[in-house]
Amino acid sequence: MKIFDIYANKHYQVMNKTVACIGFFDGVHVGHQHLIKQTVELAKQKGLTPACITLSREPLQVLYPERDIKTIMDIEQRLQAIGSYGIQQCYLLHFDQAMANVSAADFIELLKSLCIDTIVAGEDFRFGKQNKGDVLMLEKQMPTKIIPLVELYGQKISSTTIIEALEKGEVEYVSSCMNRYYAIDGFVIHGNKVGSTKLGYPTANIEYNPFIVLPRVGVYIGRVIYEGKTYRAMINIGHNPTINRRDFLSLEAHILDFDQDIYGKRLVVEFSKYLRYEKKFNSKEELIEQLDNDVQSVRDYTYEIRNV
Ligand SMILES: Cc1cc2nc3c(=O)[nH]c(=O)nc-3n(C[C@H](O)[C@H](O)[C@H](O)COP(=O)(O)O)c2cc1C
Ligand SMILES: Nc1ncnc2c1ncn2[C@@H]1O[C@H](COP(=O)(O)OP(=O)(O)OP(=O)(O)O)[C@@H](O)[C@H]1O
Repeated sequence: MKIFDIYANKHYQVMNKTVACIGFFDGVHVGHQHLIKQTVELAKQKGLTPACITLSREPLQVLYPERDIKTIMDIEQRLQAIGSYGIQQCYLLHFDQAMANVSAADFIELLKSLCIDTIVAGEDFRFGKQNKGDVLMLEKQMPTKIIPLVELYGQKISSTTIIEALEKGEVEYVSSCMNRYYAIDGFVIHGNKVGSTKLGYPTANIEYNPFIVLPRVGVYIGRVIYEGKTYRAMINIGHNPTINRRDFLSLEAHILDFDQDIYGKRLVVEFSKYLRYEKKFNSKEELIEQLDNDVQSVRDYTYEIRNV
């Protein structure tokens, strides 16, 4: 996917005509996927390039830096996912104070300068300073295809509901919303070596991006993807209260049937099912007994999403 950086108050003259969907697309959930498919389809019918217009940063992170606003994906994951559904060109609007101050009317002028044949937007899409613009305003000024919202269990699928579900540990609901397992990637860092030396369960400690949503503290059934291969895993997010309690939240995975040195390597951790809360055990032996049960739960689990 080709990426064009766009800044507020600059003039652009784009020649390549596109059909472009618009929005932030955090999580690239099933609603976004539907919108993207409609965009790709319409572009194909018209013989034009399928494109997307999105923001470089979550507006609330820029406008309220003191608030701890997290996202489902970082920008690389978001753009990679958008591209994977067939979008070939991306207008990446650099979101800063200047962009936040662009009025809805001026935002439409900016869109017009990008040589867009048709804009594709969900019916609740809003834009411009203080979110004052909506799709009714947009369609008066530009050809706009408005897409009805995709729902799950009678509720609109949205990035906000996905973040709330992750914070409650409802990773199965999140998988249904995304048609993928929720995934975090990061590099493997050194832990305290307790897992391998005292428990018989070595764990890969993952250094995660602090701006990404961590699911609720607890133990999960999941998978690890390493060098293109997928492995079953049991994952813990927590403070390790039984041995060497940590003040920060660690993310660690015991990968089943795996025996390689992966310090410093990058891997992806996927969350399939919340298993239990993290508990302070009275002894190392009790923790080991619990881990024996957890590993059995992973072996008994049927993964429903096959493709990564
Ligand atoms: C699947 C899994 C479940 C865990 N559950 C608990 C738990 O309930 N309570 C706890 O104190 N530690 C729990 N741990 C954390 C272990 O105590 C931790 O892996 C150990 O301290 C090793 O840390 P290290 O990698 O820094 O050596 C769990 C770890 C994993 C991988
Ligand atoms: N469930 C959905 N079905 C169809 N289109 C959607 C759905 N959710 C969002 N869209 C559309 O996809 C584009 C990108 O959505 P955007 O990321 O801005 O919103 P969102 O997923 O609803 O997130 P938030 O919860 O932060 O509002 C917008 O045009 C939006 O209207």
